[in-house]
Amino acid sequence: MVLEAPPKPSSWFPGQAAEPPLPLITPRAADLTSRLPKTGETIHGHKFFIGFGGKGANQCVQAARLGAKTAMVCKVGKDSFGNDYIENFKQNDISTEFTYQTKDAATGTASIIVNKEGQNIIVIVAGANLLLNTEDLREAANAISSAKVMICQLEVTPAISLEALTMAHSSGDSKLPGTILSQKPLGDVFSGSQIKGEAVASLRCTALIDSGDAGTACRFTRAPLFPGTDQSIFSLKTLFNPAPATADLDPRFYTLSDVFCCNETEAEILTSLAVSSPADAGKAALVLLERGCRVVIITLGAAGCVLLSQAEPVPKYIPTEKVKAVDTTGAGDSFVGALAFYLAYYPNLSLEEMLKRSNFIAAVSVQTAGTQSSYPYKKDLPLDLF
Ligand SMILES: Nc1ncnc2c1ncn2[C@@H]1O[C@H](COP(=O)(O)OP(=O)(O)OP(=O)(O)O)[C@@H](O)[C@H]1O
Repeated sequence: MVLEAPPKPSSWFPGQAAEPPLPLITPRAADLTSRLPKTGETIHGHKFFIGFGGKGANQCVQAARLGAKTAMVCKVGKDSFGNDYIENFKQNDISTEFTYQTKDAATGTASIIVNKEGQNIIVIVAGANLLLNTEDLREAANAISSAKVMICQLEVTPAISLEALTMAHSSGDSKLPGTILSQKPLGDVFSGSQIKGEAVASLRCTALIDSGDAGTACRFTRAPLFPGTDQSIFSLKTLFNPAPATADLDPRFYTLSDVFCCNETEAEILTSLAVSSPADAGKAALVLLERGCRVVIITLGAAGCVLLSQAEPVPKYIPTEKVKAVDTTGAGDSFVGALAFYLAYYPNLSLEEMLKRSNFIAAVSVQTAGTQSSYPYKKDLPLDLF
């Protein structure tokens, strides 16, 4: 049984999980029963919901609704929830080629009972999520290495997330230096708009290669994504959302994250610093950056977010619109999905501009009830976001 997700308890603190690890089907805040049952007791409730969720799925749905070509690598059970879950991806134009089904576990669920005070009891069964394995990733390897951006979270076995990040990261690096087809002379510098389908800030042609019928190929050098670094936009692949967070996160997650994006609670758990203002977030972001990420973003709910990058290691606060929030559940996933969309499709935008737009899209999502049901489509958003 899956009900709508409860509001976050206010008492989460460093060392504790930021929130229950969200499995594949996530419910949303709701008054479902007047009180919670005692042990052995059966009571009547007055509402029942089933909703799709899971951070990865939510993020994927948001990116897809903005127009991104997406695929979801995950595992669900060979059961009715799993079938519905796959159907939901299809409805959102998400490729399910790597959405595996297994008979060995049930689709991940969270059964949540919420009383009228918003208190809840929750039973999470991660189920099939934990069966996503190395072989599954290998099957998806081509899709991962040809993707512009891969998002990972911690709702599957952390070792599998690490493996996927390693895969994406190394496939990005293996393109450096790379070869592109072009008629450009040696030494010429390309700009992004000149190179179809590639996310290029600027590239210098360093060697010409005869590629037969395909034309002349140009070998290029790394193009710095951010001034002062050797970070190439070609290796900008991994967007890691460390949720649900644990204090003892494997240090490789930091070095494999091109963009590390977490919320305040997650930042607190990871750094043991209190985060309740943009200034606090800047300090926590610095700690995370020093662990090896290239870019750190900490989201701050209605206050927007803070950005810090190795290229510009001074925290930048990016506020958001003041809106009337109806239901903020899943706002973080809307934000991450939107950010992935901009990284993949608008790589020449500044990160600050990408974050302003992601803030805007997440702010739209909080003005409607529900999680995925509140995520806006491109057609419903202002044209200047695209
Ligand atoms: N009340 C709000 N008004 C406007 N924008 C909001 C509001 N709440 C969240 N947002 C937007 O959503 C982004 C993510 O919110 P938040 O930091 O609460 O993430 P989160 O805690 O991971 O969310 P959730 O767990 O509910 O999915 C914010 O950076 C902001 O852009």
